[in-house]
Amino acid sequence: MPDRPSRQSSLAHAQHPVPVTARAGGPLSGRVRVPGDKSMSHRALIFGLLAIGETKVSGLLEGEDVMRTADAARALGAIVHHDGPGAWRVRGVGIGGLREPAGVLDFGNAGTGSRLMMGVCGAHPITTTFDGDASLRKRPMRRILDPLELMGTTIVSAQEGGRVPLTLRGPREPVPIIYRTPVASAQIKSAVLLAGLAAPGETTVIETEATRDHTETMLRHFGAQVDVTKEGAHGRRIVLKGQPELQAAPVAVPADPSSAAFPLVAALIVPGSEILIESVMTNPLRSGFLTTLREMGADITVENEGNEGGEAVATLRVRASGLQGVDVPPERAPSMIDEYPVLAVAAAFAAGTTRMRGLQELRVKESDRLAAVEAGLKAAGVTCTIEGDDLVVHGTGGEVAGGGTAATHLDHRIAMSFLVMGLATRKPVQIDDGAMIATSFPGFIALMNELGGDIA
Ligand SMILES: O=C(O)C1=C[C@@H](OP(=O)(O)O)[C@@H](O)[C@H](O)C1
Ligand SMILES: C=C(OP(=O)(O)O)C(=O)O
Repeated sequence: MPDRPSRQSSLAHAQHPVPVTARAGGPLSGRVRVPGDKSMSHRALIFGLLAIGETKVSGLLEGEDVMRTADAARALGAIVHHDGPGAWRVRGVGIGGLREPAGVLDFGNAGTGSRLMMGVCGAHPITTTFDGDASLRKRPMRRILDPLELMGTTIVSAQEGGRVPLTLRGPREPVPIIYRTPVASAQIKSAVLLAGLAAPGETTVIETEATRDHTETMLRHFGAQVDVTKEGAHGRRIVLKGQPELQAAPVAVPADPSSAAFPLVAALIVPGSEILIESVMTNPLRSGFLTTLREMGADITVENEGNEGGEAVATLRVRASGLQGVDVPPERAPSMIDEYPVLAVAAAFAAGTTRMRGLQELRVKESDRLAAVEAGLKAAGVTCTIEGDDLVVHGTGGEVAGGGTAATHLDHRIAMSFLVMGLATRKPVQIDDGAMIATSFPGFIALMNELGGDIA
């Protein structure tokens, strides 16, 4: 078995964009399982690196982003084996045992992998250089460098605004801090907690809006002590006891709810569809999308509730539904942050207006997702406006013209959202480049076509 699945370089797409077209056909039907959760997959490899012993991972997402984290874990001294589909083993080095990498850590398109690893490396007395593709080079990293500097990390060099390529040098022993995250971001929270592993005493993160808690769950699973209490109306205070000895522990990664969102919306908007999406993670900090769709009148039923890898999972039965526009409150954003582009597609087919509030963070994802969604919807004949930090979609309540080409700006979620849209529009919808889909959802096109879609 090869050590890793084959993949293209992160620059390949820039030279060879792959246009893809989606066309409407008959109803969608069938039963599918989407790949493993991206957030948990990155973390499983990172905790495997930091633990003593061999961590066995099943259900790992073998997308480009996660493969970059696997490469980085190897460069930092872990032995990473690929045993078969989704099955990986990581022999870790333990906290404090990181090796200085021989070369640059290239994270490709991955915000999560790069930011979490900055937390890990920035707390160790090694010098590490981080880089990525044209999209990652535009994303803000000051939000990670600021708390790391408080903990004693030296920013040896960085691009304007603290962007990659950047080089960090960690202190001999980081200083534990109490840090209030300036924006609701699980990546900032996680970077600080991962750095706090190497610090003596307690590292505290306070967030005013609760964000996904996979780092906290995995810290406990690998043997660290973490106390979580409520903070204000929607927030949390997370206290980590530093310098634990992390012990290898098995991780079973459940199916990614952010990937499930694509077949889910497709089934809602293609008339006559009925599909089952198996064993999707239903962690409440990831379920804002289901809440919103139900408010819109989506027919989604939950079957076979269970548990995978310590997370609640359920099979979702989705039937085509007449949707209504809704107002999505800003405090819901962290629990569905990556699902807004495809929610905007659902909203285009809904009757009335959908206003999605408080989406400033979407401007700094793989692309400016507010601008990309607005442009793609307009190209397909849908009225959409950006009002301050709100995205407003005027749904047709029926037919959507389609016919345009959506510019994807190296953004996998923009690519998949507009392909989903094209399965239900009068004219086909084209995207300019499907290459980035492999960052989070390899096999997306095949899976959609297995359900009866026409994407090529
Ligand atoms: O921690 C994580 O795994 C993630 C956190 C979110 O980013 P922010 O922390 O920037 O909101 C999300 O958009 C990303 O896809 C995954
Ligand atoms: C924002 C995303 O990922 P990342 O920040 O890891 O690049 C995403 O997957 O939608």
